[in-house]
Amino acid sequence: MLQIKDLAYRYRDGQPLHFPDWRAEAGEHWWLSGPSGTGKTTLLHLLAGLLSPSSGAVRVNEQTITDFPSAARDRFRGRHIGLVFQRLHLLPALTVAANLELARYLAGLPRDHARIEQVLERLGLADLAGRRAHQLSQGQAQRVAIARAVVNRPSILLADEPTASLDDENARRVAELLCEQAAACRATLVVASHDTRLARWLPHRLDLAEGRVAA
Ligand SMILES: Nc1ncnc2c1ncn2[C@@H]1O[C@H](COP(=O)(O)OP(=O)(O)OP(=O)(O)O)[C@@H](O)[C@H]1O
Repeated sequence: MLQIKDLAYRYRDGQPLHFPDWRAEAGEHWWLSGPSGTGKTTLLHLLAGLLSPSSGAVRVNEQTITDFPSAARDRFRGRHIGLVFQRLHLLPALTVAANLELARYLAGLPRDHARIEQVLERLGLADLAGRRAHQLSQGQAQRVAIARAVVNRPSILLADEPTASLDDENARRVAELLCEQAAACRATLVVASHDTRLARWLPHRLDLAEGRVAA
C-alpha cells in the first residue's frame, strides 16, 4: 500500500505544491494525471523517497518512509520500490544484464542470475542481455528500464510518462508490460502521464489539477 497525508513540497524559490490525501492498495493500478506543472513528477519522487517533503508523510506498506534517515530510505527504495524514470537513467556503458545486477546490488540483495534471466525473458529482452545500454533502440531501452524496475519484485511500481512520444502500438505494449509486471509482483502501480490512452489500463485515477481521486 501507498499513502500520503498532508503532503507538501516546495522547490527553492517556488510556490509550495500541496497534494491531496490519498491511499492506494496492493495490486491497484493508478493513473496520476494533471496538466504540466501540477506536480506529477514531484509526487512520484516524494513517493519514492528521492525527495523529502516540506511537510506531511509518505507511508509505504504501513511504514512512514519520510521518517527514515536517508540511507535507510535508499535501502528501502531499492528493495520495495521500482521506478521507471522519464529519462530512463540506464547506465550506458553497462550491459543490459549488468544494469539489472546493479539494481540488486544497490538494494543489498544477493546475485540472482535466474531472476535476471526470467525478467529479461518475460520482457522479450533475452537476446539483448549482453548488449550495452547505449547500443539499444529507444523502445528496447524503455523495456530494459521496466525490467530493472521490477527485478527486485517491488511492492510499488512507479512510472513517469512512459508512453510520451510513443505511437499507439508501442504505447499499448508499454502499458501492458507495466500492468503485467505489476500484477506479477502484486505491486501498486502508479503511472504519471498526460496520455489519455492509458485510461484503459489504469482504472483508478488521482487528478492533481482538481485534487481529487476518481475510482
Ligand atoms: N528542480 C526544480 N526546481 C524548481 N522548481 C521546479 C523543479 N522541478 C519542478 N519544479 C516546478 O514544480 C512544479 C511541478 O513540477 P513537476 O515536474 O512535478 O510537474 P509535472 O506535473 O510532472 O509536469 P510535466 O507534466 O510537465 O512533467 C512546476 O511548477 C515546476 O516548474
